[in-house]
Amino acid sequence: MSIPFTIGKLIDYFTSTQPQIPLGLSLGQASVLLLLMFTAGAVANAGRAMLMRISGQRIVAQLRERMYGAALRQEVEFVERGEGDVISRLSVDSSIVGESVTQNLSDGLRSIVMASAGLGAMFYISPTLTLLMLTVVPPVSLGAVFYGRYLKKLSNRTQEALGEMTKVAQESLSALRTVQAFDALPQEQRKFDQKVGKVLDLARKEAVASGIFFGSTGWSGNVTLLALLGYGGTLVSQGHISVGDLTSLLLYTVYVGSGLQMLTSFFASIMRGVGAGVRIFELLDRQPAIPSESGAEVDPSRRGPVRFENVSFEYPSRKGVEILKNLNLEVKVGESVAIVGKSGSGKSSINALLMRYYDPVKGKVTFDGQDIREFKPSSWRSIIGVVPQDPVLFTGTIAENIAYGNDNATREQIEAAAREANCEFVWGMPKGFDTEIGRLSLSGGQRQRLAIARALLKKPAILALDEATSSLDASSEHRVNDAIDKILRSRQTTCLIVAHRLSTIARAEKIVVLEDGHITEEGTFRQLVNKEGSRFRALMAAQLSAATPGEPGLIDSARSHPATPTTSGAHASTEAQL
Ligand SMILES: Nc1ncnc2c1ncn2[C@@H]1O[C@H](COP(=O)(O)OP(=O)(O)OP(=O)(O)O)[C@@H](O)[C@H]1O
Repeated sequence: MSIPFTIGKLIDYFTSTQPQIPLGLSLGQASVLLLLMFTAGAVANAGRAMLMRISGQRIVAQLRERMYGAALRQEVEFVERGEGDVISRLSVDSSIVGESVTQNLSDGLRSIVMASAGLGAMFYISPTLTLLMLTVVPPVSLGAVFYGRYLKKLSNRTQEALGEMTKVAQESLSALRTVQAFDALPQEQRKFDQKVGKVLDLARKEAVASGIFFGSTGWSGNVTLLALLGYGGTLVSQGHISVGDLTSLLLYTVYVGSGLQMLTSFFASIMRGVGAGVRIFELLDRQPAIPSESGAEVDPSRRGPVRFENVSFEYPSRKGVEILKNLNLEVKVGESVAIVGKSGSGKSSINALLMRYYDPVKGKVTFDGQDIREFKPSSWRSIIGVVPQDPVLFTGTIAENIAYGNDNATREQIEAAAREANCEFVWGMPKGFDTEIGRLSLSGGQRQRLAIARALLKKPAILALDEATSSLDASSEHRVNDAIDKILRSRQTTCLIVAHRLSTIARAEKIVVLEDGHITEEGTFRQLVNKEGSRFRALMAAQLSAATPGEPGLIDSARSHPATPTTSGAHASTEAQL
């Protein structure tokens, strides 16, 4: 801020007949003082830029970490359906907030100082000229307010559009095999282009608004400068102010003008930051529908029956469509229950309720007589071993994948679980358990067995198995069935199995038939198969007729693998009767 003042004084010094320097300094001393001041200014400026940038990045890092934590705590529906737009909040919104609270904030503060100190200096030099210059401020400020608000609105819409664009890209890139198999590249490209087009449209609107705003403010700035020069020149010629003072004043006007312009950008960027901040805090403050932190811990050694008591359920995204209606089901300690039913009858939804990904709309699920909503979800899930329909592997070694979520597992425990789950293929790999795998680098059967090993390593009180509908080749299926068989026989584990294969169904101690949201039949395999006109028989017959003649269908695979001693008799009768 000393530069305009100094330049004015220098001009007066060199044009005056009696040159004088304030504070009685010599020209040399004044030059050294100025040089020192500039150096101090430069150091402060460098420090400001550096500190602001670093703190900005730290704020972004912290926001991202906290947001990621908040996203992981949300109920699966919110994140999986992309409602939360988590990726775009994590990447774009956090950057915007980081920038506006640091770099822009520092520029903003700097411009406030620049504009107010400049105005002070101007008043000191000539109040009349300063008041003249100030006539431009009210209309420009009003314009800035409207501009800032408009930008905030646009920024919100841009973030949403970016989120949609990311979602489209994520969905098709993660299913690239399907996209390529169906030659759907042009279709996917079109979908993405549409979303990009939306982002571009919004950016265009922003460009037009900022063009108009900055064009008009620049114009009014220049007109003011011209007016100042005209009126100021008259004052100089009348001897009211010196040439140096007019020069200082004009320079301060430029400072104040650019300060105000920076303030406008600052205001706009703060508005953009507020928009992004709202999205961030929405996620940070969001209370998950299934509260993740509250509830009682479950003793891992606790055993007890699992009961579904008058459970009615509908998905939050499809309200009004009851998937389960007044369902009652009991799985005793150590018992294995197979749930069978047509595709879409709600079998997997039962497992989802057991895992507490959702809560029932009516009724309750209990464990050992206690409503599972009373337990802390993470603690409750820790006693359940889950084998999903399509097991997910993560990038890492096989050992890391088996020990997923179980950091303390020793190599011996991992190997024992793998052995129990028939993962003998691991020993055949060049690096064994240290082989690096990705999401899709194992066959379907191998993935399922790894998932079984992962579930077994937890030594769960309850095993929730969602059998894959996709058929495996005979030997792979045999290995998977054998692994399941071992679990059913050897443990005091309560098993809830969504079963598709006759071989698995035949091994379960109890079978329940799910139809139209409730259980229509239950009993042992033998009871259901022998019951004339049973729904179970109709269901199995439909499955059998769906198996292609000549290929190892359900009955063949059930026949070719010995069942448990309790069910082998039942097998013979199934074959005879079906
Ligand atoms: N996240 C979801 N949001 C809304 N509806 C869903 C969701 N998941 C499943 N559904 C619907 O709920 C019903 C039951 O689905 P569920 O997956 O439980 O059936 P399933 O019996 O396990 O089927 P399958 O044997 O084919 O795996 C289906 O009509 C399905 O469309």
